[in-house]
Parts: sequence; C-alpha cells; structure tokens
Amino acid sequence: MSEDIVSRRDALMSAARAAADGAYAPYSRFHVGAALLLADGTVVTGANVENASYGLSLCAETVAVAGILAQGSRPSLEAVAVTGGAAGAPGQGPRVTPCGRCRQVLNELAQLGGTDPLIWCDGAEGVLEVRLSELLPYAFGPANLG
Ligand SMILES: O=c1ccn([C@H]2C[C@H](O)[C@@H](CO)O2)c(=O)[nH]1
Repeated sequence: MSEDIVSRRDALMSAARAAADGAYAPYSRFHVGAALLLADGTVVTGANVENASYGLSLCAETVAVAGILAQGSRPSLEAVAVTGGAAGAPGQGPRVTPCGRCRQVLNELAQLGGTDPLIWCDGAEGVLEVRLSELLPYAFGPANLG
C-alpha cells in the first residue's frame, strides 16, 4: 500500500472515530462512525441514529450518504472508513464491516460517481481494506435501471 493511501486511510479513520462520538445509540449502545472521502478531498461523516421503534434505526453509512445526496451533489466516492464499538472506544473490539443495507446504499453513490471505493473497516485486530465490489459483488444499482 502506498504512503499516500495509508496517510489518507489514517486521517479518514480518525474522522470516522470522531463521528462515532455523535452516535445516538441508547438501545444497542454500539456507536458507529462512518467517514466518506470524495474525489475533491471533502470528507463527509455520519453516525448511527437509533429509534425507540428499533427497526427504524439509521446506520452511520446511510446517514452520511443521505447527507451527500440530499445536498444535490453526485460526487465520486473514493473511500469509506467505518468504525464502531462502545461509547468512546471505537475500533477496540471485533472488526466492523458495513451491514448489507449499507453496502447497497454505498453502492448507489459509488455507481453514480463511477467508482469502486476502498472500504476501510476498523477493529482491534487492525484495519481491513476491501473494495466495495468485494463486499457487494454483482451489485444491483442505478445502471441496471437503464
Ligand atoms: O454497518 C453498520 C452496522 C450497524 N450499524 C448500527 C445500527 C445499530 O444502531 C447499531 C447496532 O447494530 O449499529 C451501523 O451504523 N452501520
């Protein structure tokens, strides 16, 4: 891995860990932070937002993607860092990979911008680096709708 990518990874993961501090997760007590790196260098973060009606909870990645698309921009998504854990201790437990729904939501933005973003997944055993296409092969997305 090049120095450049490693430095971007560390900075993006720091942003994700900071974002996890903003999680509203009184039910699971699992605080998730996501940081999305766009082609122009902009970083957009999100945290999970739970709900008393448990099934309505929003994942961190979804919050971040919604924030981007709701602004009207359709940027190229270069990389995503995801972390999670107990309050104040993100990345110190089992590795956190995006849930299935989040993979699909990230794919929407990725296909719009024509990228296959790197996904950095935080955990006590180290950061896993994968491509979105590895997490969601043969993805269905806007391109399938013609
Ligand atoms: O990719 C994921 C997986 C889970 N969560 C949240 C949902 C819920 O609030 C908590 C426990 O599942 O973690 C995310 O934010 N992103």
